[in-house]
Amino acid sequence: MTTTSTTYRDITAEQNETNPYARLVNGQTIVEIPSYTLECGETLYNFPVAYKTWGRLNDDRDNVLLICHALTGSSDVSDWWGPLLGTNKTFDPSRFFVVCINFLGSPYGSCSPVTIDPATGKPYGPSFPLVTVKDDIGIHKLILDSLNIASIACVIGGSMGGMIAMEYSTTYNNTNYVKSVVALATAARASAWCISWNETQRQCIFSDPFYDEGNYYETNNKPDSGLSAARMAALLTYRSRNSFETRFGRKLPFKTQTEESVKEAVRYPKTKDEENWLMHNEGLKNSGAVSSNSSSAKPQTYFTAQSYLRYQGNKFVNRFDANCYISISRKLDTHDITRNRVDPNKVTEDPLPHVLAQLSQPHLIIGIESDGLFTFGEQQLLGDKIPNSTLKKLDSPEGHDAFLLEFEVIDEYCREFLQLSLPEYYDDSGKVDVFENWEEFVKSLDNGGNSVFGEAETNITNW
Ligand SMILES: CC(=O)SCCNC(=O)CCNC(=O)[C@H](O)C(C)(C)COP(=O)(O)OP(=O)(O)OC[C@H]1O[C@@H](n2cnc3c(N)ncnc32)[C@H](O)[C@@H]1OP(=O)(O)O
Ligand SMILES: N[C@@H](CCO)C(=O)O
Repeated sequence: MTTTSTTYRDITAEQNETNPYARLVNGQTIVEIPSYTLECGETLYNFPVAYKTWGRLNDDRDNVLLICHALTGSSDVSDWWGPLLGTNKTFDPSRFFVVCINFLGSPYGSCSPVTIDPATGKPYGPSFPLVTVKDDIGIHKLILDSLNIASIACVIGGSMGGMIAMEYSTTYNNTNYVKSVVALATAARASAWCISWNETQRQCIFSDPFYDEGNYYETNNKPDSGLSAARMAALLTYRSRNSFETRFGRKLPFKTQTEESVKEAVRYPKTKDEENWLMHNEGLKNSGAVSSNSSSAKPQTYFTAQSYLRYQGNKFVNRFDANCYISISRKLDTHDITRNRVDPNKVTEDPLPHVLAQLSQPHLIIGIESDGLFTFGEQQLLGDKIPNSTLKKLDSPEGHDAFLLEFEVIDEYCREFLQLSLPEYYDDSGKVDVFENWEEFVKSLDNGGNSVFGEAETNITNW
């Protein structure tokens, strides 16, 4: 095996020290990249990139499955696509070297608004430059080269991860670097609908007085209300009207749960006006106007659907940063695989079908019938125009997030595709030296057996 790859300084410990969100991710490696010039023209210096790997590289250094995470995901595939990871699953570490790299703008370890800018000693915050999916592709290459990877067997991603996968198809079209692509519930370019939802979510954050133009790191307040409202709006685009109807209907939240958890904050009305005020402002953060779920004769105005959204909003602010959310949503808006790829003098009509029709690799496109964000029609366009592609429909009622929920069907579709398009990784040709005792080996590791990374990885590649 050739071992001439660049190695980057491991800065996991120091980044975990300064970035509390990076600490949330189990067992990833964070390295320092000396410099990279972004699509916007700015250069990042001495910045972190986080990634996680499972399995080992084969002698040809090409048994790589590159997994691309979605908007609020991290490098830890086991955390959000866990059931697809394991022996005889799609992401089979006994056969493949599985890699997931945290993208720029995410708080979970790679360079983002929460990263300390070496030039100022403070987090980049709102001065973090615009990053794009094309930048992620460039950064990925540095990491993949440092891992001594010669080429990628398959790039797989859903939603924003699918956008990265589609950018891979285009960047490495007609090369041997990317052999196949799986894109789920995604788009070759951000639609007006997606951009508009992102705008709505950014405006939620902007309207929080604690946002303070993004300069909130040195205060004791974060724009939690705004970020929470943004997540609630986003969640509605990730699920479907019918899934909410089935799950919540007009059900009421548990009386005791509501009253006990907010007992301290509840204001009990003394006058009719105050009672009306309380009902009007119910749910307004920091006002004491919370649902008392009283036995009043007035009609109920607080439902389980609301408590679900509020719960999700609160949960989200504990694991995400508002400036990162803005940065990532702007990156999503810029996504367009046709950008700088079509000569407007030659292609005067919509360039997208033209670019898709040029793609050479086998593609599996998985669309979700009930997805209102990345519609099934958008997936059909990919399936129709990409010459060597298979389109599969996921009949889930869950909406867009079905790509994170319907593990069994996704696993089945992906495995079938990989076995058909990459048979040499499954037959006896010797391409892959199957790591028979993978599960046993992982269990024997000190880290609890979830994954293999850092020092343990050295053991595996030398196995
Ligand atoms: C460190 C990291 O990397 S974190 C990143 C991990 N996540 C990702 O990467 C992908 C993003 N994840 C997601 O988008 C989502 O988590 C999904 C789609 C995978 C699953 O969504 P979930 O929120 O887990 O599922 P679901 O919608 O069923 O909500 C369940 C939660 O809502 C709560 N809940 C359900 N109904 C109600 C209600 N009526 N009122 C209040 N709470 C409710 C449940 O108690 C449960 O709480 P819990 O999460 O504390 O266990
Ligand atoms: N639930 C997903 C949706 C975006 O694709 C996430 O939060 O990343």
